[in-house]
Amino acid sequence: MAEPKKVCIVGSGNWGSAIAKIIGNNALEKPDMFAKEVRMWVFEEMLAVPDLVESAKDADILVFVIPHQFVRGVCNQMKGHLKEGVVAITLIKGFDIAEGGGILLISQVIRSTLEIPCAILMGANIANEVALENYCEATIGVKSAELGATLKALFQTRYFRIVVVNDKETVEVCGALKNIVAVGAGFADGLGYGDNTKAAVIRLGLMEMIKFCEVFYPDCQQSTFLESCGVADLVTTCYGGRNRRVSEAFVKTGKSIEELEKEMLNGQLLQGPATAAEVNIMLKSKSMEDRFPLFTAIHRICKGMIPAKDFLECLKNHPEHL
Ligand SMILES: NC(=O)C1=CN([C@@H]2O[C@H](COP(=O)(O)OP(=O)(O)OC[C@H]3O[C@@H](n4cnc5c(N)ncnc54)[C@H](O)[C@@H]3O)[C@@H](O)[C@H]2O)C=CC1
Ligand SMILES: O=C(CO)COP(=O)(O)O
Repeated sequence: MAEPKKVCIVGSGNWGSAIAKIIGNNALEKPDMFAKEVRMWVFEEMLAVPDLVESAKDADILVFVIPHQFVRGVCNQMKGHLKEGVVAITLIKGFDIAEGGGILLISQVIRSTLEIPCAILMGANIANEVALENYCEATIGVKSAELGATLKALFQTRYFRIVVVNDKETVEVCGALKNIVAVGAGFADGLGYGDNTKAAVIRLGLMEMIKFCEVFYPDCQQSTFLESCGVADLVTTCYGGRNRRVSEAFVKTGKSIEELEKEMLNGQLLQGPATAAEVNIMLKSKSMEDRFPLFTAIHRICKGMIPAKDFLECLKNHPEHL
């Protein structure tokens, strides 16, 4: 029989801590499949295992759950120090910028830097609610059915239900783009427009997410948008997420996103404004800003290039209505 797999969680923030509880319990309950000691790499604290290479070197499964801006640096530190046959799964919502201005998926950065397979887990999973064990769902995107089954066993519980799909790019792109739409939902709330307007932001945002996948990932499957990683994550983030909350305050207070992130999030980090900027670099380089007016307006408002009240004009003039 195969040895139980050793798991290392790379990250210890809001989501990393909540998912560690699930992984830790599953490792204890499934000793044939997983080693009962689960390591966790903690960035700055003196708790747990502070040395990245030390925590990851024996792992068979690496669970990446850090803010997206740190992935490249973390992978570069791990390179050349991992066990043969190790696999990864990313829970990170965001993109990386390729040389020349294109978008790279975080799973691509992990795969290409570490030369290991990398699956994706995304879903409607506000960490604090998962930590309370409130029922929710998530989607694992992976091509290999065998790896999919192992990862499902690692993550699924009675209250955290998993669907495995093979359309991994769409799973990951949904997780990144919904954070931009959530910023727009926060603007609509800050401007005091009410639930109908917010529903329109969510709908137009979903249309742009689908178009983005059709243009840049032509193999995407429409059914993936109906999984937890798609419409469900979009809805929960536009109502209960940090991106929405800080963006509402941005409109109401006139303070910068960076100031509010420090004031309101106690060391946690927003992904939406940075993702909007990364997507904009690509759209601009391809002269495609006009085809994604919601994403473009959200980026410009975050950067102070246009006032937040112009968001309504963007909605009214959206090409969906022409
Ligand atoms: N919080 C949530 O509800 C959910 C978050 N996610 C995604 O999970 C990822 C991680 O998010 P959270 O756990 O919420 O993080 P967080 O917002 O709590 O991030 C702060 C963490 O970043 C770490 N950090 C700071 N500087 C660093 C560096 N230079 N290198 C490495 N780490 C550094 C800190 O140690 C801290 O723990 C993000 O992509 C997020 O979109 C996904 C689902 C739910
Ligand atoms: O991704 C999330 C829920 O699935 C969390 O969203 P926020 O980062 O906006 O809190």
